[in-house]
Formats: sequence, C-alpha cells, structure tokens
Amino acid sequence: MTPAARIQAAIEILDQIAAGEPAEKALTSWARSARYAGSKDRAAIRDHVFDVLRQKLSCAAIGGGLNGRALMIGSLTQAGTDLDSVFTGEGHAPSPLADDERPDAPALDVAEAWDIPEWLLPLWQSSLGDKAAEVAEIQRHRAPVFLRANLRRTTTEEAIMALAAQEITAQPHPLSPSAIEVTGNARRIKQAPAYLTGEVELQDAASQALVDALPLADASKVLDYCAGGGGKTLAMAALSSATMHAHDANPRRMKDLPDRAERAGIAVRLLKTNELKETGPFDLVLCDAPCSGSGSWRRAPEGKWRLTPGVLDEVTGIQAQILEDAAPLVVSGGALAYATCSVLSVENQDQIEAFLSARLDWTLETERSFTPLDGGDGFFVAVLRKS
Ligand SMILES: C[S@@+](CC[C@H](N)C(=O)[O-])C[C@H]1O[C@@H](n2cnc3c(N)ncnc32)[C@H](O)[C@@H]1O
Repeated sequence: MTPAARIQAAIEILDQIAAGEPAEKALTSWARSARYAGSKDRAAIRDHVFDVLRQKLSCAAIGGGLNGRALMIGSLTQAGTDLDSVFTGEGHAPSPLADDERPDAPALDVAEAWDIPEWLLPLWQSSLGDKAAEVAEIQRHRAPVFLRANLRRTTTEEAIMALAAQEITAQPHPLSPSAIEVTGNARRIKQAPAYLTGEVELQDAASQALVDALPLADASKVLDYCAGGGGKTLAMAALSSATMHAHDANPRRMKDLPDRAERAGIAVRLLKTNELKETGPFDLVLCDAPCSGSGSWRRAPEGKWRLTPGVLDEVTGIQAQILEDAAPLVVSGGALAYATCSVLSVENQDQIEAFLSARLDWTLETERSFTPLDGGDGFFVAVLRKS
C-alpha cells in the first residue's frame, strides 16, 4: 500500500470508531476485509489511528470535525505533512481537499491544546499542579516500549545482548533495575528467543518501579488481589521467594497467567474469591485497582474520551470497596499496597486518606507517584502497614 492509501484506510477505520466501534475491533475488522494489506501496512495504519486518538480534540478542532477525514486532516496538519501530497485522489489515496476542508489554523482552547476532556481539566490541574501541561502534552504522543528483564533468569545486560542478536536495540532505563527501553525494531520482540523463553516480558518501566517499591523482602506469602493478566504477579515473583497467589474478581482475566508463569519459571496459585479467606492471611496484599487509566493514555487513548464524571465516580467507589475487602486479608504487621495507573488524586491520595481516616490500626508507610515525565506510564503506589 502507498503511504496515502494507508491514510485512506485509517480514515475509514476512524469513521467506524466515530460510529461507536472500539478501536481494536475496527482495526481487526478492517484487516480481515483487506487481505492485501501486509504487516507493515497494518502497523502503519494502526499508528495513524492511535496518533489521532491521542489528539482527538485538537485534530477535530484543526480538521473541522469528528469524522475520519477531518480528524486525519487535523492530525497530518499537526505533524507538518503537506496535505496536497496525500489528498491526491490517485490510486487509493484520499480524494483531493475541497476548499472548505483546508485548515485555517484555529485558536485552540486549553482542552483542545492539551487534548484533555474539558470537564476533567480542573481535576487534572489540581492533581498535577505545575506538571499539568507537560503531562498532558506527553500523553499526546506515543509511549516508549519497555521490557522487564526476568532477573530470575537473566540480567538486564545479558537480555539487551540477546535482543541485539535479533537486531532489536535496547538500553537500560533508570526507573527500575529490571527495566529495558526498546529503541529499535520493537515489532520483532514477540518472535525473539529472549521473549519466547521468558527472559524478558513486555512491561511498562513505571509498573516495574512500582513493584520495586513493595516490601517484598519481609513477605513469605503474597496475594495479587487484582491480578488481571498477572503482569505484577510475575514481576513480584521475579524479585521474591514468597509463595505467590493471584486473584481477580473476573477470573477469566487471569486465563493466560498459568502459561506466562510457566514461561517465566514461576509458581503462582490462582485463587477464587471464596478461597481467599481460608488461604490467607497474607504478609503482603497488592491491590492494583481498576482505574481511569489516566496514567496510560499514551497506550490506551480511547480511555481518555470514554471517561465521564459518572465513570470516574463508579471507579472510585470500586477502588474504596477493594481496599475495604482486601484489608482483612492482611496479617497483623503485614502490608497492603494500593496502586493505580492513574494520575488523578481522587483515585490515589484521596483514597488512602479516606481509608486511613476510618482505620486507626493502619499507617501509611510509603507513597510514590510516577508521571509519564519519569519515562514510563503514570502510576501511584501507597504501602499501608497494619499494626
Ligand atoms: C488494573 S487491572 C490489573 C492489572 C494487573 N495487575 C497487571 O499488572 O497486569 C485491575 C483488575 O482488577 C480487577 N477487579 C475489578 N474489580 C475487582 C474487585 N472488586 N476485586 C478484585 N479484582 C477486581 C479487574 O478485573 C482487573 O483485572
């Protein structure tokens, strides 16, 4: 496919998304209907679609609408692309621009310039203070690709050498001793022997730093209460000899965990909700709670536009309930760690404050916030100690 034909494909996919289709589904449906597209075409089209989704408000303001063509005009304009070289109408390229489609450099308001939903701006600003504009700006761009070296199996340096043999270039990242930033040929990772044999896992660098901040050294029995796919379960197990347990309110989300654990050479016991009490108490319970995802909008930009005040209220209610349900599973003297991939204080510091104000037998041991300005996703982690 020509570069312009890929842009036309992205326009059609963006139209599907505008009609309510989730981005992944729209991309898959398009790929099924376009067997002629190769893997490089699909990757480039995906990049166009996600570039637009990260910058939807500014693209719509500049391009003059929320349909695929207007959004793409806004996106290409922001990237400094000569629109007439793309909108030629030749072959499978988008049709030439009409006069009223030509962007006229509109003045953007703050929500548009930052690509943050208007209703969220006060909360964004109060949560991030003087970093609000910079964090919003970095969320408008692609995230780096990070790997975690499985320190049970390899070292960061050896893993980087093994990747280099596959022409994947990478370097250590200061956020965590296990973190590796991939700087070239990231699309080859899933075929690389180091990945296939469990020496490296795909995991954000701040996610790894969060696990480094947990009191794993004193724990012999650990529960990952919101384990999901088990990214943090595996990262904790790589740093600890504790017996590792994983639970999720939706056990299907843990379906790949046994295979991933085997690949990493790690033993994990999956627990159903009704097995938690009889298996506990635990020295450390990690609650990596469902959240707005506002720290990872570079990777999952649709979440930025799906978040509403109602959804945020609902999610903060679930977070408070998770803390309440998980706290009794911690042994006296043990730790409860609460984490989110959000940068919003209502999901982070406010939750910890509310938890502690209702419980005199708990104290805050450590608290850390990461923003994408640190290199990885935005994350929050607090470690609470039970007396
Ligand atoms: C942020 S994700 C976890 C990601 C995972 N820890 C990882 O590192 O890959 C949050 C998880 O919490 C689960 N969840 C939602 N409500 C829950 C509840 N009340 N109790 C336990 N898990 C819950 C969701 O199913 C989801 O898998």
